[in-house]
Amino acid sequence: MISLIFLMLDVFGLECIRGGHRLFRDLSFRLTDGELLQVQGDNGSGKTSLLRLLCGLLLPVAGEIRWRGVPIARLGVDFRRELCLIGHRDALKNELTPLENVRMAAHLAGIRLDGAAARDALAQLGLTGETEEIPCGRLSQGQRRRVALARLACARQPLWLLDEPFAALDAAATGCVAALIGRHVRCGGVVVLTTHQTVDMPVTAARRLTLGA
Ligand SMILES: Nc1ncnc2c1ncn2[C@@H]1O[C@H](COP(=O)(O)OP(=O)(O)OP(=O)(O)O)[C@@H](O)[C@H]1O
Repeated sequence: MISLIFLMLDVFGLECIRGGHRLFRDLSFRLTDGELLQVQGDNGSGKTSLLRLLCGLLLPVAGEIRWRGVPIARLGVDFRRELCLIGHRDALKNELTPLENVRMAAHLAGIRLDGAAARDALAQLGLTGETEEIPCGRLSQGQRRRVALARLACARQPLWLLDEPFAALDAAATGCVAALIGRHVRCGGVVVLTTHQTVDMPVTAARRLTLGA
């Protein structure tokens, strides 16, 4: 269960310019505990750029992002500790197995995860049996995506930023990921995700933002 003390992501007057093009300006929203924001838009409309701004990997041309009322630039590592980012690349070590990748990702996030808990996380994404022991470089794209997303099954961070979490997943895995996201939101977490797909999210407080509209 997440500590619910004052979870709030505030975005004020955000402007983003990349490659000489303005992607958006005057973008403002607030998310509090138990809320999910689904970001949509055409290819190139700025969805990934927005997530990179939200996690502090990109700096805005104008505007500010606050977490728990404090600018994320000032929070630094204290903000990153509360953040689970899954980018559209899987960030897996090809030579390591799914089990090893899940345990390594947990370790980097400061979470102690034994073998049984890592197996359980993979099982929640439908990865069981010998697949757990095959180096990730030999898995299919969808299987790799499942391994990357298994991090969500053991994540303790309250804020999840997910770039195209459903890309490359089949219907069963899409359902598993939607269920994990739904559980996190119901437990009071905050989620921002980008997607091109229409996925039924088991969440009552889901909001949508369309970039480039
Ligand atoms: N490193 C970069 N340098 C310059 N411009 C960039 C860079 N990365 C992205 N862009 C530009 O920013 C714009 C938005 O890219 P972004 O990846 O945020 O879009 P997106 O909405 O996530 O697209 P997609 O749906 O294709 O994933 C694009 O026009 C892209 O060319």
